[in-house]
This record gives sequence, structure tokens and C-alpha cells, in this order.
Amino acid sequence: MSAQIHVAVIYHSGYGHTAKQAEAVAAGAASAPNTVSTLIAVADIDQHWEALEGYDAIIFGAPTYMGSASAQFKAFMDATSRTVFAKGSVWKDKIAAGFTNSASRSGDKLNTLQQMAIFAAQHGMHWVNLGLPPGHNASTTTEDALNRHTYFLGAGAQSDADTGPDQGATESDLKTSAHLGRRVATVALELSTGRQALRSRD
Ligand SMILES: Cc1cc2nc3c(=O)[nH]c(=O)nc-3n(C[C@H](O)[C@H](O)[C@H](O)COP(=O)(O)O)c2cc1C
Repeated sequence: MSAQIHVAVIYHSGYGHTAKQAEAVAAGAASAPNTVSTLIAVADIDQHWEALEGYDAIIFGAPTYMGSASAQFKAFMDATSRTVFAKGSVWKDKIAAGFTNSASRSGDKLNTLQQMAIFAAQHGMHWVNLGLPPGHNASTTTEDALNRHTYFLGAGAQSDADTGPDQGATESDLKTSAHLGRRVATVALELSTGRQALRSRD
């Protein structure tokens, strides 16, 4: 039996829409074999720095505010300079991935995903992409398709600016986000199993 995989979902959400997406990502991860997922709001991050060193994968999530990750999420990113990077790159070789939510269809979400991928690279993490084809780019496709916004780098969700999180991202966006969580857990299990097999050959 393979080792248990631990996936953390670290996120910020000002008004609850991205929190809903984060829950979908965490549920997707937990649906993979041998996987436990933990949701961590950036406001609570100080309680988790040490435990995070033992996780196999960390998925980052933030709303897109003014074309990039929210200031609260950026504060978390900056804090890792001291708590992770300067400590000896303690997140090196973990799996990473990202998701973001915003009001507009595009709303410059791609910039937030790129920001997260560069952040993960600074920590020496292995970035996992979404792994879904374009969902809604033909006369025969609909808004119900997975990856309807067509991001390759991570999961994007759209929530109307004038509705609450209960009517936030569509079912298809939440399923797309769950897909990312499950894919990350699957890759983490593959990597962990492969590392164990290599160790046992030594
Ligand atoms: C300060 C601020 C800046 C925003 N900038 C953008 C933006 O650049 N692009 C966009 O599509 N939506 C933008 N929005 C809308 C939010 O991304 C959207 O309402 C989102 O669902 C909020 O997520 P949250 O409830 O998790 O905070 C902005 C909202 C705020 C409050």
C-alpha cells in the first residue's frame, strides 16, 4: 500500500467566492486514493508553517484583484521568503498548483496563475498544470463544459460581481477546480511511490 498523501490548499478570499472554489479543490484532492487534504486560509497561516514542511503538495488559491493575486495572498507569498526560502528552501521538490477566481470572464486571471507558478518555482516546487482541453470554444460546446474559460496553467473560476458566494462560480468551474485538486493528488502519489521505489533499490 502506498503512503498517505497530504495536500494543503492555501487560499485567500475577501468575500467568500474563492473560498468556495478552494473547497472544491480540496474535495477533489481528497477524492483521490490515499489522500488527505487540508484547507488553510492565509489569515491562519502562522499556525501551519512547520506542519506544511511534511506535506506532499501545496495548492495556492487567490481572487484576482486589480489583475493579480489579492494583497492578502501576496502578503502570504512574501512571508514565505523568511519562513520557507531562508530556512533552506524547505518546500523544494513538493508539488504545487494554483487556482483563481474573479468577476470577469478573463479579468486578467492568467496573470495571477503565472504569478503563482513563478512563486512555486522560486521555492523549487514542481508545478502541475490543469491538464484539461479547451472546454467551450465551438458552436457545439456549452458553458457546462469543464475548463470553459480555457486555462492550461491552473483552474480559473468566474463569479458575478453582484451575487454572493452561494451563487458564485458555476458548477462547471467548481468541477474544473475539483479536477485540479484530484490531478495534483494523483501526481503527488505517483511521485511519492516512485521516490519510495528508488529508495528501496539503493
Ligand atoms: C479590490 C478588487 C479588485 C478586483 N479586481 C478584479 C480584476 O482585476 N479582475 C476581475 O475580473 N475581477 C476583479 N475583482 C472582482 C473579484 O475578483 C470577484 O468579485 C471575486 O469573486 C472576489 O472573490 P472573493 O469573494 O474570494 O474575494 C476585484 C474585486 C476587488 C474587491
